[in-house]
Amino acid sequence: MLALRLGTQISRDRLRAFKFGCGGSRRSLKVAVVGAVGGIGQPLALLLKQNPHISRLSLHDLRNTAGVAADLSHINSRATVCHFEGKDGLKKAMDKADIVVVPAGLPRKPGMKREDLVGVNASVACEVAHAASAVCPGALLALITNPINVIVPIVATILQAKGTYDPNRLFGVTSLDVVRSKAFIGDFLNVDPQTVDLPVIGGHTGRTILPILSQCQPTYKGTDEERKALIKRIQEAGTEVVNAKDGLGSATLSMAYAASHFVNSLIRGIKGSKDECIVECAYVDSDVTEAKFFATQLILGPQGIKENLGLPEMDDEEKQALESMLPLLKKSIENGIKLGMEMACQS
Ligand SMILES: NC(=O)c1ccc[n+]([C@@H]2O[C@H](COP(=O)([O-])OP(=O)(O)OC[C@H]3O[C@@H](n4cnc5c(N)ncnc54)[C@H](O)[C@@H]3O)[C@@H](O)[C@H]2O)c1
Ligand SMILES: O=C(O)C[C@H](O)C(=O)O
Repeated sequence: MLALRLGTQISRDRLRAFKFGCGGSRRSLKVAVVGAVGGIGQPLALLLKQNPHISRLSLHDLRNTAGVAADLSHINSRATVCHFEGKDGLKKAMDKADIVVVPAGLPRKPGMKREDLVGVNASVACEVAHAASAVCPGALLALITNPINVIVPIVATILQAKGTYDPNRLFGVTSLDVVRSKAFIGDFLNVDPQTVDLPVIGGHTGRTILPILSQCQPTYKGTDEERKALIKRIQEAGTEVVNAKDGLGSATLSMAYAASHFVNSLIRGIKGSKDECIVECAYVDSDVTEAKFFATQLILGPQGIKENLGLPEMDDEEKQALESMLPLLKKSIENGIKLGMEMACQS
């Protein structure tokens, strides 16, 4: 009987170790999702609800968060789910969050460019920046809202004006460009896409998305024509989805996957395991080119960016592509900074 009891005790301990991760930190983490009822928000919240490191999942949207929260709360995973609505609810949703991920705002319709969304989505960025300054200045902010190239400088400028800007904690999520590159290259090389790795640098629209195929592992082997077609497909993949959805929005499921992966990397960084080096590409405050914001590979740590790995090695064509897209990116950034300065005074 005693042996049986001891045996039961041991397996319970083992079970607990399995649940919380052997030797890992049990620090409880709060993640807020702003735009949680949307096309990206709902599948993203579903994926985050399954993340064993999240203890509190806070959902915010303009309306209808109660139903999504009730639905998710019936899943028997660790995170407790809370929900808030409207402008007043934003600060409550983000209060003391460790990570705020923002898939809020208008998506494109066929015929639109991402930059066409600035007028509407800048206000979302503004609200998030003001709320972050007030209630979670130490949070890692992961912005999905388009146009990323402009939205990130807007938020950075507002946070700077509020005196709460930490460049290591602000990210424009460009993971979908990496996810797509891996998927398309995996198909082309006929290998498991999970084994493909490459940096995708620059920004998040058209020519500013620069996949560095020369650094791809396994080696990318294609003719010049195939290589050009692949780069074009990666750069226009968002439009491919917008056109296929035919007026019903843009990428949501692949974006939720990419964002969940990115948030998990931020969490692994916060938890600060000494044995692993967490590398992700994201669009961040940068001095690696003339553009003040630029996506490169980053090493993540407890305070966000631990190290910016800078520009990867590039072949001549990639160097040329970088030179030719920089003016475009710089123009978007200037626009973002200007809008951010105008919006910084709003409350
Ligand atoms: N970074 C990327 O790679 C990437 C990929 C796909 C989509 N996006 C962008 O993500 C955004 C959302 O796309 P979607 O398909 O989920 O759109 P959607 O319309 O389905 O959902 C957006 C949600 O945001 C909410 N919202 C709007 N204003 C808000 C505010 N002020 N506060 C809180 N919530 C607000 C809406 O109510 C809605 O539920 C778009 O701007 C889209 O272009 C970015
Ligand atoms: O293309 C869009 O408008 C959405 C997103 O930026 C994407 O790359 O899918």
